Amino acid sequence: MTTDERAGAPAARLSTSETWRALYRHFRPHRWAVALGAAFTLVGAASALAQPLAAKALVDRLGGGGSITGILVLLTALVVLGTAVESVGAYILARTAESVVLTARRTLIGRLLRLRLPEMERAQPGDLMSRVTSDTTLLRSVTTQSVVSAGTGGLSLLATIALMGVMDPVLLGVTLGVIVLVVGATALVMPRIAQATKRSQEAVGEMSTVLERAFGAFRTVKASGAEDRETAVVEDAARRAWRHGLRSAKWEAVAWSSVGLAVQVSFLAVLGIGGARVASGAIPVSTLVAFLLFLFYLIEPISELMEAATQYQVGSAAIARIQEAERLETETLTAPSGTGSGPAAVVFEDVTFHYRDDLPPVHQGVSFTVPGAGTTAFVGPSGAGKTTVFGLIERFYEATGGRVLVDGKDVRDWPLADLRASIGYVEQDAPVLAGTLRENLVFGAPDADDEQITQVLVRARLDALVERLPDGLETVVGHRGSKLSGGERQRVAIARALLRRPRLLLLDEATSQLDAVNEMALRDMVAEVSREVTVLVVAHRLSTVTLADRIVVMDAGKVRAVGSHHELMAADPLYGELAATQFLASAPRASSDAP
Ligand SMILES: Nc1ncnc2c1ncn2[C@@H]1O[C@H](COP(=O)(O)OP(=O)(O)OP(=O)(O)O)[C@@H](O)[C@H]1O
Repeated sequence: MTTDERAGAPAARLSTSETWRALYRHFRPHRWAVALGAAFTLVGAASALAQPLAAKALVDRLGGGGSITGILVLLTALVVLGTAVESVGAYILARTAESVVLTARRTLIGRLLRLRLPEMERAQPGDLMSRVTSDTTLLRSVTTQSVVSAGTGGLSLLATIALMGVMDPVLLGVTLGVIVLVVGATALVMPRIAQATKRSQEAVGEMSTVLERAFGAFRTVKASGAEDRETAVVEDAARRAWRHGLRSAKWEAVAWSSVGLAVQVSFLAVLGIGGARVASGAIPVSTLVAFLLFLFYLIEPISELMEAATQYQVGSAAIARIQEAERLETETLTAPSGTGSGPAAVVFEDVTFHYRDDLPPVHQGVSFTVPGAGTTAFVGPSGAGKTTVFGLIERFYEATGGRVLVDGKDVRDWPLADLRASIGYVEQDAPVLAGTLRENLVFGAPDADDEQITQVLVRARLDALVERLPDGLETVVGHRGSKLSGGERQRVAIARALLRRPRLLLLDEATSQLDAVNEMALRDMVAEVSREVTVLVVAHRLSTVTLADRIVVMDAGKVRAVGSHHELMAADPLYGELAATQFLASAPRASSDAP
């Protein structure tokens, strides 16, 4: 798969056979319900077809002077029964259509949250969201109504044509001639509907992408005075969706008006030629009446076929986009089966790694050993590859060469769920999710009880904050935890990681400054935790580094040196330089971040 085919890039068009296969996959689980709905619809259509025959009998009976009561009752019964059966069929089909949408959404949602990280990074989250919400909606009619309409419309059309042929082959010839001509010409516009719909859906995806970007950095948008510019970008995508929507509507209108045109021209032709045939005595007047009624009934199957064709065009665009999202690579996650016990050891053996084939290597033969327990700090200039170490341990990415071992076992041999259940991970920007404080804490450990939560709160120095808040643990923290300070967010993220009772804690220290109280609290907490848990910390503060049992100095994807603070101060000039500048620059100072 090329980059262009990824979600977020313009959708590749599926071939007709691929579209049909994908359509069948969505349709298959519901085939019996669709068959039942189709059967009801067919019975309804058959009763409608019988009506002109009853009408012909009625006219003949009137001409012959007989009683028409029985035929009238039959005609009424046919109309009522036909309508009732048809509406039950319509309900079954509508219900099935909703189920098709639900199944497609569940499949997509199940896959999207399990996407491999590199796939997620290539895709646009907003566009992926629109595939789950908007494109699946378009699937609604194509998988059921369209399939059924094609079937029932086709059968009714054949039956109507057969009956018309029995009545008068000459008039049938006239009718078919006109219809084939007009409807055939409109078939040419069908691909344009699909194309316009695809463009419109792509524009909807772009709208979601830009909105997602703006909402995700709302303060930055405001602080940068970018409201108007971002609004203009979303509006531009909205206008494109509108323009392509209009284009699709235009071609659909052309297609539909041609159905009306075909029937009306046929009606006039049949009236003229049929009238002449009645006058010449070739057919009785009742045949002409019945034929004209059949012509009237012909509108429905032709409309159904047209509806099936237009919906197929609209749906095929959506199917292509859904199919693309379904093809993105996912991780295989099984239920955790056991994580081992005690602090975990970590070894990197000559690890090489690059994020993408076209990007330069980020790790070039990284080797280090971290025994169980204690704190290991990773330091080095920005971009040295420190955070990447954590991504490889969590197996968010796979090493291109060498081995990453946790407890002596290659991470590729660990069941993924067990590996991640052993690890507590605190990202650099310490994400806090919308919801309550409690929801955030138990996010990684849904079964944690109140006692465990209290212990973790004390350990993460959050107990005073929770006591101060009027709603305590039930306090709503806002989108991305916007109602908490930076230091509080970091401690919530640490508490969340600790509540998982990890054997290995990966702490990507925030680059932002913490005040003296917070900094010391963090340092004490790490020291405390590292007695029972192996702690790996990407360190940006001297206070964290000096406390570490060992320090790994990284530079440009390589390990330069490993040792204690004092050893490295004496032996490694880069470390000395970093300690003198970067770390010392973040020495304790007062700020408003204190709890
Ligand atoms: N997901 C990604 N896709 C592509 N390149 C990436 C990705 N993440 C990081 N990089 C690149 O890999 C290199 C190493 O990144 P990494 O985050 O490991 O550095 P770091 O040492 O942790 O830096 P910092 O101290 O600034 O956080 C950087 O050049 C970065 O631009």
